Amino acid sequence: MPTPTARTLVDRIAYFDAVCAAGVLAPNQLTRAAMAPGRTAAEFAAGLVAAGLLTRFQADRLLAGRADGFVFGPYVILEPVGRGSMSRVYKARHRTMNRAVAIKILSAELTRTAADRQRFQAQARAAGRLSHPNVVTALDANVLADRFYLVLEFVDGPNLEVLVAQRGPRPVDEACELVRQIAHGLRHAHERGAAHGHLAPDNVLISRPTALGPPTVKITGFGLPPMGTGPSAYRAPESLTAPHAADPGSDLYALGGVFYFLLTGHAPSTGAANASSRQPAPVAALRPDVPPAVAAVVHRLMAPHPSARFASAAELLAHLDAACVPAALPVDGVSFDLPPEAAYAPGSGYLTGRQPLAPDSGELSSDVFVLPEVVPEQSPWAQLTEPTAADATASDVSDTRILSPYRVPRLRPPFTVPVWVAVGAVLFSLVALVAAGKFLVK
Ligand SMILES: Nc1ncnc2c1ncn2[C@@H]1O[C@H](COP(=O)(O)OP(=O)(O)OP(=O)(O)O)[C@@H](O)[C@H]1O
Repeated sequence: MPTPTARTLVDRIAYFDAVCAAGVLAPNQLTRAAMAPGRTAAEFAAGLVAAGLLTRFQADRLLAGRADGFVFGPYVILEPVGRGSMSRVYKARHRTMNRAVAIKILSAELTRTAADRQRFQAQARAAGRLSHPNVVTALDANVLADRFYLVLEFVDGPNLEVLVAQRGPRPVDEACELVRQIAHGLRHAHERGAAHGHLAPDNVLISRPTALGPPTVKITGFGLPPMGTGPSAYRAPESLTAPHAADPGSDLYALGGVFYFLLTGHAPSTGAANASSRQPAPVAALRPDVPPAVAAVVHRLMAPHPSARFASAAELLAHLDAACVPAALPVDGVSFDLPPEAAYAPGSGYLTGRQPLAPDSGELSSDVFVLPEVVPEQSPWAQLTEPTAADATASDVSDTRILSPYRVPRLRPPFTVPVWVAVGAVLFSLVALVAAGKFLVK
């Protein structure tokens, strides 16, 4: 099927062709899609979004005449959810497992040399050893169409940068709880030999509250080598001279910066030309109501010399527990919905708050979207049908049909009710016959 080339599709039939070519829908969904209302392409697209067959991102991209870039190996790309300095992150769905994941596709710059690729592999393996509620789980790391990527647990809440942008600096006890959970995640990672290397508010996410529990902090970004893309307010002085180094001490410095940001609403700007004297303005100068014990924790974390910081995340946790009472994490008023797609436009800096990428870095510009490994029609996945509503309910882990397809037959008593009725009838007939015989003899 030819891929449409028109810039904007106006005709319903051309749009449907593009949907088929994109590989976003399974055959049974295409049948449903064909029956959706709408005369023009735009009306038809709106109908498919309303029916839950396409995401807004998919519908708009198809309207723009793009039928490529929707399939990434076994995943269907649903929508972009963020961009880091060296990656783009998409929400995607595994076609067979029907599980939402985050796919982080790395800039080719990160994996140009053999040494880069080895570093990526080592970091990805270190991330694969982590399993903690406060760390985003890494599910896969691989390469497809020459692009390295990580598949991660999808976290459907805002990062700390968005949280503060939406609701301002956090109450002290809430900031303490956020930092406490990050420290737990870091402790787990450091004890397993993994350091983060580029911790900042935009790679700390908050999961949406569920019936099972309150929102949880999740650190994302493990598994990527530190970028070395210039000084950052959260980067420890010692890591400025060794941009690819990641160690627990510099993670603690970065956590101090995150704490500072949560309390003041500002990144800890040092303004110092000399990297070794990086010391931000005191927290109390910006936020006088922060208790001195809490401010002391922030400043000790951000001590320019690593030896003056806490020795470990465990030591930090002990001081934090003494300095502040943790509070419930925010639920009210925080939007867990993703910002509009426009927010991801190049140069918006919306999610990362960072300088947009230089135009010549090319790789991550809005127009570069990962091409599928295989043409969708040739994909073996195209043979599969999409999960139905019944599958969705069956995915409940308490449903033992999934875990044990062969049920042990229930043991039943040898005589069931119909058997007893039959036996009774036979006995009754016998008695009746005997009685009748006696009567006849008489
Ligand atoms: N697992 C995830 N689930 C949902 N969203 C995510 C996930 N991981 C990352 N994101 C989103 O993508 C954005 C960029 O991710 P991340 O900060 O990890 O990228 P990065 O390339 O490591 O960036 P940097 O080095 O600039 O920190 C995050 O701010 C977040 O909004």
